[in-house]
Amino acid sequence: MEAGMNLAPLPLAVFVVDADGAVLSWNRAFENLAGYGPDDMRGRKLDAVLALDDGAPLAPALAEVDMTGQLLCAGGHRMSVRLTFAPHSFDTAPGNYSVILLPLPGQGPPRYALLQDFPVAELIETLPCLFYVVDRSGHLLLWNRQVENVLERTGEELPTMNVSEFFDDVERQPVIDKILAAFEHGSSSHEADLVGRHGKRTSFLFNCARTTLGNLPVVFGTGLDISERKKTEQGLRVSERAMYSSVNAILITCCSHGENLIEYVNPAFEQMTGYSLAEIKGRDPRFMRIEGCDMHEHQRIRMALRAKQSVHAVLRNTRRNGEVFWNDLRIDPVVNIDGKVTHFVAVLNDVTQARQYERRLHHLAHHDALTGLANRTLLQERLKIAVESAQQGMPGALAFVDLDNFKHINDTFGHDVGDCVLREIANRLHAGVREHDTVARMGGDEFVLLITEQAGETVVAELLERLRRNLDRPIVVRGKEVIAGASFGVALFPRDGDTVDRVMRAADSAMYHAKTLGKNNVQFYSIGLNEVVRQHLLLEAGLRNAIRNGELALGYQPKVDLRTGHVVGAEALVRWNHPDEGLIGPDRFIPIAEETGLIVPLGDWVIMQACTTLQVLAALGIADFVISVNLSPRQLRQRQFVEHLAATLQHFHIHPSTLELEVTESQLMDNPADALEALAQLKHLGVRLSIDDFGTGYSSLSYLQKFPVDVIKIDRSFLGDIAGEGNAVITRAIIALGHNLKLEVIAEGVETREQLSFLRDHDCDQMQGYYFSPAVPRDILRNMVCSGLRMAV
Ligand SMILES: Nc1nc2c(ncn2[C@@H]2O[C@H](COP(=O)(O)O[C@H]3[C@@H](O)[C@H](n4cnc5c(=O)[nH]c(N)nc54)O[C@@H]3COP(=O)(O)O)[C@@H](O)[C@H]2O)c(=O)[nH]1
Repeated sequence: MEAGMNLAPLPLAVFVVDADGAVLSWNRAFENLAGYGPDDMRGRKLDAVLALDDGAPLAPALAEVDMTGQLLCAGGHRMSVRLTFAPHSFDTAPGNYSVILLPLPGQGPPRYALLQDFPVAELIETLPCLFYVVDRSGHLLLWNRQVENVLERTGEELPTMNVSEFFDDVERQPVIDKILAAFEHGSSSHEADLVGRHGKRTSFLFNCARTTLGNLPVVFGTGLDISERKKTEQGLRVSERAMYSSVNAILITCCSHGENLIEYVNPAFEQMTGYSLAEIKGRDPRFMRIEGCDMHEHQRIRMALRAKQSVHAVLRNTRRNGEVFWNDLRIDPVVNIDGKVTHFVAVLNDVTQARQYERRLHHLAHHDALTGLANRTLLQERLKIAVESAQQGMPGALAFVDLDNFKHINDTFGHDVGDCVLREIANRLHAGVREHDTVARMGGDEFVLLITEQAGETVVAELLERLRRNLDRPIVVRGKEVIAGASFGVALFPRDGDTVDRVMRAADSAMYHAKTLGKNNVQFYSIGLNEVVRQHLLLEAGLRNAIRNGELALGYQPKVDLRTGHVVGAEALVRWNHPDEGLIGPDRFIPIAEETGLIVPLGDWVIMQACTTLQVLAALGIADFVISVNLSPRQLRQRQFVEHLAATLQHFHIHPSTLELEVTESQLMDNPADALEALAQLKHLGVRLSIDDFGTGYSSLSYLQKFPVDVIKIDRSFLGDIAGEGNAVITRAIIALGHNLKLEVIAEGVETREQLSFLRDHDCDQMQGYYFSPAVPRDILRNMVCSGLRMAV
C-alpha cells in the first residue's frame, strides 16, 4: 500500500490514482476485495484494475461520479462493482482521485468483511440507533445491522438502492434535500418514516454530518427510533387539541409548590367565565367563589385537594361581569412519573339553565298552575314535617277550605270567571296567613291551610273566622259581583292526629260537619265527629243504590182550600226506607244527595212518581188536582231540565198546570237573574211555580214582582206563635203582598185550630199541615180525594 494518504482505516475498498490513471495507493479493504497482495498493485494503471462494462476507456477526469464496472481481481476473475471517482481537492496533489469500490449484489463479500478493519465497527454494530454513510449520489456506502433490520433488506441489496427509495413518495424529496443540506452546510437533521420492504413504517430522527472517506465527501448519519415519542407526542397533541376545543371549560392548576395556582384555562373556560388566561394565570381559582355561599361544597373541595383526591361538586361562582352561575365542577389530580400529584385538572360545566329548569320543574311539580299555591304534593311534604315538629312541642292546625258557591259561579258565569274567583280566593287566603304557613289548592274549589307553630284552638279559630268573613266578601269579576263563601273544617295536631293521614282525615270530617251545618262556617274536629262522618258516608253510599233498589217512597201531604175545606192539592215529600235504619227523613239525605249530585236522578224519580199519581187521579176523573214537588237548586241549574220535564209531562199525558214546582225563596234570591230566566222557561212550559219558605229569604220586592210564580208559601216558622204580634203581622203582610201580586198564598206547618182560624180570617188561600194530615201514601191520598173528604174550616 502506497503512503501519502492513510487509507487503512477506511472500511471501504479505496485506491488513489493520479490524473494519468496510475495507481498511487490502496487500502486493506481493497486488497481483501480484489485478492491482491501488498505489492501486486504497484505500478498498475487504472485500466489494469478496472474495466467499464461497455469497454469504454477509463480516465479519472472523464469518470462520472457514479458508475458501474468490473474489478479485475487477482486470479483473473472479475467482480461487478460500483465506482465512485472522488477528486482530491486539498490534501494531496491536484489531479489525484480516490476510487471507491462497492461490489454489486452477489459479487462482493458481506458488509462485515468490508467493515472488518474499521476500528469502530463493533461499536457501530451495537449502537442503539441506525448508522449509515451516504455518498452524494444517495447510495449507502456503509450501514449497521439495524438499518437492514428496519428496512427488512439484506446487506447485498442495500448498496444497489438509492436511500430515497426507503421513504414514502411524499417524504423522498425532503429527505434528499436534508442529505444535500448536510453536504452543503455540514450537518442537518430531520424526522421521517423509513418504510421496510413489507411496508413496516418506523419513525426516525436522522442526524447527518458531512465528512470525507479518503477525500470522498460523504454524510455520516444516525437514525434514532422516535416511534414511541411520536406516538406520545401525537397523543399529547390530540389531548391538547381536545382540551382546547372542548365545549367544557377546563382549568389546570399546578400544586407542586404547596399552592394551587392556575396554569391553563381553555377557550371554553374563558367564554364561560369571561376571564382570559392571561389575566388569571398564577391565581388561586377560589377567586371566583361567592363569600359565604355553598360553604359545604367548598369544604369538600378543600379536603379533596388536600388529600390529592378527585372531587365533584355543584356550587355557585361568579363570572367576570359579576353574574352568578351554577358550576358543576369535577376536579381530578394529575400524577407525574414519580407518582407525585403535580397538577389538578378541573372540568367546569355551566348548569345554570339546567338548575333553573330543574327548579321550574320542581315548582311545577309542587305548585298549582292556576293559583301558584302549593299543591297536594307540597302540602303533604310540609304537613309531614309539621306533624313531626308537633311531637316536639310545636303544634299546628290543618284547615280544609271548601267554597260554597263555586259550582254555581262556574256553571253560571263560565270557567274564566271561575278561574278568576279561585285566584282571588287564593290571594285572600295567602294574605291572611303568616309567611311560614302554607296555603294549598287541592284541585277544584278545595283549598287547605297549614298553620304551623300555632298553639291554641282559640287563636286558630279567630284566624279562620277572619278568613271566612273575608272569603264571604263579594268578588268583582268583569263587572260582575259574586260571593264564593267558604266552609272550614279544622283539625289540630297533635291533638286530633299524630300522622299526616290521621290529621287529614280529621280535617275532612270537620269539613263534612261544616257542610252539613249549612255551609259558610268553621268547624273543628271532635272525637264524636268521626261517627257523624261515618254515618254520613254510609248514607251517601246507600243512597246511590236507594233509587235502583226501590227504597225511596213518596208521601203526599194534602193541601186544603181554606174557603171550601176541600183537598185541592198535595205536596210530594220523599222518604227513604233504609234496609237497616228504617224510615229516614229527607232532612238527612237530601243535603247528601245535593252535595253528591244524586239529587238529579232522585229529583227525576220524584217528578215521575208525582206524574204517575196525577195520571192515576186523572184516570179517576180528577183533572184539576195539583201536586207540588220540591225542586233543588242543582236540578234547576241542569241545562236540559226544562226539555226533560216537558218530555216527562208528555209521556204521562199530564196537563202542565197540575204540576207545581216549589223553589225556596233563598234559592231564588241567591242568583235572582238566573232564577228569573229559569222560571220563565218553566212558566213557558205551563207548570205552576211556587216560592217555598217565603219570608225567610230576604226577597227583593222588585224581583218578586218579576218572578213568574203562581203561589207563595208562608214559612211555617211564622205560624209557630201566631198569637204573638210579630209573627201575626208578618203572616198578614205576606198574605196581603201575595194577593197584591195576584198570587195564591198557602201556609205550611199548620198544626192547630188557632193557626187555621187565623189564616182563614186573614184570607189565606190554602193550608197544609199536621192539623189536617201529614204526608200520606198515594192510595190514601187517592181515597181522600175520591171520597170528597172535607175539612171543617
Ligand atoms: N228537593 C227535594 N226536597 C225534598 C223532597 N222531599 C222533601 N224535601 C225537603 O226535605 C225537607 C224536609 O221534608 P220533610 O221532612 O218531609 O218535612 C216536610 C213535612 O213533613 C213537614 N211538615 C208538614 N206539615 C208539618 C207540620 O204541621 N209541622 C211540622 N213541624 N212539619 C210539617 O214540612 C216539610 C215540608 O216542607 P216544605 O218543603 O218547606 O214544604 C223539606 O225542606 C222538603 O222541602 C224532594 O222530593 N225533593
